[in-house]
Amino acid sequence: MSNHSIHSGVAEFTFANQIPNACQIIATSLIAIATVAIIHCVYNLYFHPLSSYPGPPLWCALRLPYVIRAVQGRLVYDMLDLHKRYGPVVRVAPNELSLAYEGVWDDVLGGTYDNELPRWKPFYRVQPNQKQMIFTAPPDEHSKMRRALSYGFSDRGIREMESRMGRMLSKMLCRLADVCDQDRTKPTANKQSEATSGVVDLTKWCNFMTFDMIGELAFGESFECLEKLTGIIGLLGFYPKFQDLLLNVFGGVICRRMDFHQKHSRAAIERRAMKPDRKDLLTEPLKQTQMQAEPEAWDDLAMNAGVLVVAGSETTATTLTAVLFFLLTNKEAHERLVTEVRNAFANEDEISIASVNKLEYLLACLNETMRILPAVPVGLPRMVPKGGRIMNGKLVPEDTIVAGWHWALYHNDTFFQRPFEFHPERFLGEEQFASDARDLLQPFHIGRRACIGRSLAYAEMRLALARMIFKLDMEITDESRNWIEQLGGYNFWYKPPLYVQVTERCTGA
Ligand code: HEM
Repeated sequence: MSNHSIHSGVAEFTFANQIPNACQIIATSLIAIATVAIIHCVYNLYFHPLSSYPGPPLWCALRLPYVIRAVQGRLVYDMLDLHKRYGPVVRVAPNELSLAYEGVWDDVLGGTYDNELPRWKPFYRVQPNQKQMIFTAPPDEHSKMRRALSYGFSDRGIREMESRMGRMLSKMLCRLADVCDQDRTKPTANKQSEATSGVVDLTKWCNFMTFDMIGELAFGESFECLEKLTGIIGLLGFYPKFQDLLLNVFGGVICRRMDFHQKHSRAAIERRAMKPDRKDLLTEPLKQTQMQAEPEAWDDLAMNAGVLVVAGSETTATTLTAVLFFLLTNKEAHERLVTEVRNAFANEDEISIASVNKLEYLLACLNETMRILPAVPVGLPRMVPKGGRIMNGKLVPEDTIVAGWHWALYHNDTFFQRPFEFHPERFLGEEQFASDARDLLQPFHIGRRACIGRSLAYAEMRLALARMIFKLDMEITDESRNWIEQLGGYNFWYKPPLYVQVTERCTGA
């Protein structure tokens, strides 16, 4: 070996020693990440402005446990356990508090536009560069949007849509009857001989019905299974950079669907504009849009029509499916409702928005259902503005996310007696439920941004339930008796099929 090669060999050897190999780079990076993570956790636990609030240490240190449980559909249930363990105000993530005390809704949802706690926008976002919609609109635009929509949702507006709602219900009940007809071979044990019976999935039927109904009243297009997916995207708002990345890189499918939805809504709205005499939820907003010259106003209208379709179909479908489940698994309540409805009407045509108002027990069943299974089970997040806000007697620092979690509040035995049981009587003044904190039950929220569809939802659900109870005999199948245990608590519920044997009654009408 020459001198030169020995020399260069030594030089190479020394140089190779100086360059860290891949393992060293990875190890150093991991140590750096771990160090930053530990510092971050120590900060969150001991120095963060929320460090004096109680909560499970891992959740206070990192957002991850919260996200994992939310993706699993279990966070809704965890909130109850956390409040039982840690009290009325719990730190459930480094920058988030869950609130559970009487007066929570005034603290979170009360106030005027000037001092409201704004909605925490990343939660409501499903598209990058999403257009303005009612849920995320700033105060001035929000009040304009509500004013435009308010006539359609008023008592008078709803009455003007009643015949159309009635037709949709008739269509659904006829289709259900058709299914029964196709299944004549399965007679039930205790029904009249002329009656026909069939097993149907009421989860699906209630979704069809409410979707068709709102499509008729506001015409949008289906988001189908997107509720679950968009819920997860909303959660990623806790990791804004990652949410952007995901929405931009992988959000194509969602965006294509949303664009498709938007284009069809837009086309449907233009068709709708050709019928100026039609009375529905869009009558007033259309008039206002036509007065504006900007073409974007039509896109905004299409966007909000789409919002109505999602907000107005999934919620009522959940409540209707759930009330049927609770009734069919509570014999006494079912019999009491059947008696009330069938004694009140001689034939189906008598069932109207005005006449269902007399059915007290039916209303109590719906309210009790919205307590046990609020259509929106999660806590809808608000952001504490500059200067902080006093909540439950203590100043909550600015930039904290706060929320009251519906399911957890309504299952807390501090507020409701026998909270896991279905007792419509609690809404009819029964003594044993006198101590219930009834004001806490706000499934539609309160305040300026509360649900605009509340009266419409009640009208639709009361009509649908009364007509189903009047026209159909129903019996739950054994495989669906544990339906409630299979639910997943996302922003809306993931609902498994509810198989029910349905028999059309022979009313002679
Ligand atoms: C059982 C039925 C329903 C329940 C439990 C329900 C619940 C809610 C809740 C909790 C909010 C507030 C959301 C938030 O603050 O982030 C809301 C808002 C809203 N809901 Fe409903 N909803 C129901 C039915 C409907 C129906 C039938 C429609 C329309 C057809 C509708 C349209 C809306 C709209 C447009 C908003 C936004 C209001 C605003 O920002 O001013 N909802 N709903």
